[in-house]
Amino acid sequence: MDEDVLYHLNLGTKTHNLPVMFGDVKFVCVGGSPNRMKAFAQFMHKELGLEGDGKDLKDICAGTDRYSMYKAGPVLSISHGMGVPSISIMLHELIKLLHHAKCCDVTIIRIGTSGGLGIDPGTVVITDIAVDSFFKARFEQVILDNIVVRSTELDKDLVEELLNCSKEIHYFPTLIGHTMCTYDFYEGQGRLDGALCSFSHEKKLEYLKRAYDAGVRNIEMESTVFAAICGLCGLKAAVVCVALLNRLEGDQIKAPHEVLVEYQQRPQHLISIFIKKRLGLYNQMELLDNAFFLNN
Ligand SMILES: O=P(O)(O)O[C@H]1O[C@H](CO)[C@@H](O)[C@H]1O
Ligand SMILES: O=c1cc[nH]c(=O)[nH]1
Repeated sequence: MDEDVLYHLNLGTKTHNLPVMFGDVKFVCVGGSPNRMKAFAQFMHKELGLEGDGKDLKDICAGTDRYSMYKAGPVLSISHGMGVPSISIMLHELIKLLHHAKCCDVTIIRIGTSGGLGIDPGTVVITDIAVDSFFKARFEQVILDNIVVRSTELDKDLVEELLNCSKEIHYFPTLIGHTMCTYDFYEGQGRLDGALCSFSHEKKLEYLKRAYDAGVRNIEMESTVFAAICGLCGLKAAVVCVALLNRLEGDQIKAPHEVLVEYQQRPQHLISIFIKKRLGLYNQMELLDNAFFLNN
């Protein structure tokens, strides 16, 4: 194309110098909420010791209210909204942006929240396989009038690298498990607290227990399409989500706001260690900091 308009990001090849703006990006972190992704960019700004006050980071997509995007050195932090269609649109435009900017060796990580399955609230799950509601490692996309099935395999080495990083953190548990991606938060995740309740409590628990037996440890709403698109485009991708509750114990998210805010920071803490290790910036001081967390 002579020109590529990245409509939902309010960026384009003729209106912006994408190689100058984004050419140094090595890590892309995505998550549902604009505020979370702003906070993550500010946190990374501080962690990477970048110049100036990270507090005044500007939303690069300010011209649109569809998505928010912030940059802290080689880290790009973008919100994707809720659900498969929303993240899918963002990923198409983000991946074209990375291409136009001539970025190379980019790792992309979804840092999200989820409903845990048989695990304590606050546990962080690193996804080994993203599965659909039938516990299958596939993403089905309707293209023209065909159902196209795509693989949802994630990078195995990245999963191990992230698990190793989690060993530096002692104030919350991290584990590897399958992540189930659904098209709905309520009935689609076997909840009985939505406006529609079309099944019994027994049926719900039977389904969730089958999911647990199939290896599912958390449930969210983007991982399969994220894994499929990133895999097909050759991007190394990972999904790291904190569990806000144990779905075997209930449907409502009742933890106080401050607790939920702290839970959301857990994947961010883990990914900051990963990024700093990759950049050769993780040192003995960090180990002392983590020991301080542990003892206080
Ligand atoms: O915390 P985020 O990244 O938004 O992800 C999870 O939270 C949303 C539902 O509350 C869904 O988008 C689900 O995938
Ligand atoms: O239960 C939950 C919690 C967060 N996000 C989800 O998709 N489900």
